[in-house]
Amino acid sequence: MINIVLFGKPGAGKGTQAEFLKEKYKLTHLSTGDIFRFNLKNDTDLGKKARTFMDNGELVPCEITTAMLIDEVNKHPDTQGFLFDGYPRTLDQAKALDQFLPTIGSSVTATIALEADDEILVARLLERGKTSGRVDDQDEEKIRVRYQEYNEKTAPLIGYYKEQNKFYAVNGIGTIEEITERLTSVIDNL
Ligand SMILES: Nc1ncnc2c1ncn2[C@@H]1O[C@H](COP(=O)(O)OP(=O)(O)O)[C@@H](O)[C@H]1O
Repeated sequence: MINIVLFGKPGAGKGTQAEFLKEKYKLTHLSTGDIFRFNLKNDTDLGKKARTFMDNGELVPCEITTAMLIDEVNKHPDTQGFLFDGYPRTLDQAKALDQFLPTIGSSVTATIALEADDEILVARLLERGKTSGRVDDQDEEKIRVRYQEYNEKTAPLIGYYKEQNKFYAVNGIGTIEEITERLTSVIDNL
């Protein structure tokens, strides 16, 4: 089983690249953002709990997110591996994943970051907000909160995975194909 964590700031292109990678490597793509949005749209109990945090650009509390992620993983007992997109986003989540995966006989294989400058990313998000209908993409203030969340809570994961020799970074600026190429060359050499 191969488990890849796709890592990057909001707007870095994780979702776009995940679409290609999941096909190429036959991985189960788990995007916590997409799962939350599905629950919001269907107004489930989980959606009700997550809505205020998401709409404000804040992270949803760890217990809620981790329980949801474990549920999703357990729905795919026969998969060849997972492509985690948007999880883990805090040290607690990374530790939770490192505790959980061994219970299904597995572990994180590699974490790959898509890197890009903040100005480029904010412009991308505002552009996406014009058509995506995502409340959190339409307002610069909320985007700013997401970057603050990233810097405070998610960036420390880089050190966490570097210590385990599992951290790889690729340049996230270029055409979609160029970036897919960079990612596949990392994965093919794992
Ligand atoms: N691992 C997570 N932990 C906590 N909250 C999360 C997590 N993943 C997604 N969310 C919530 O969903 C929102 C949207 O997630 P996502 O689509 O991955 O965002 P982005 O475009 O900012 O990378 C986040 O701002 C947060 O509220």
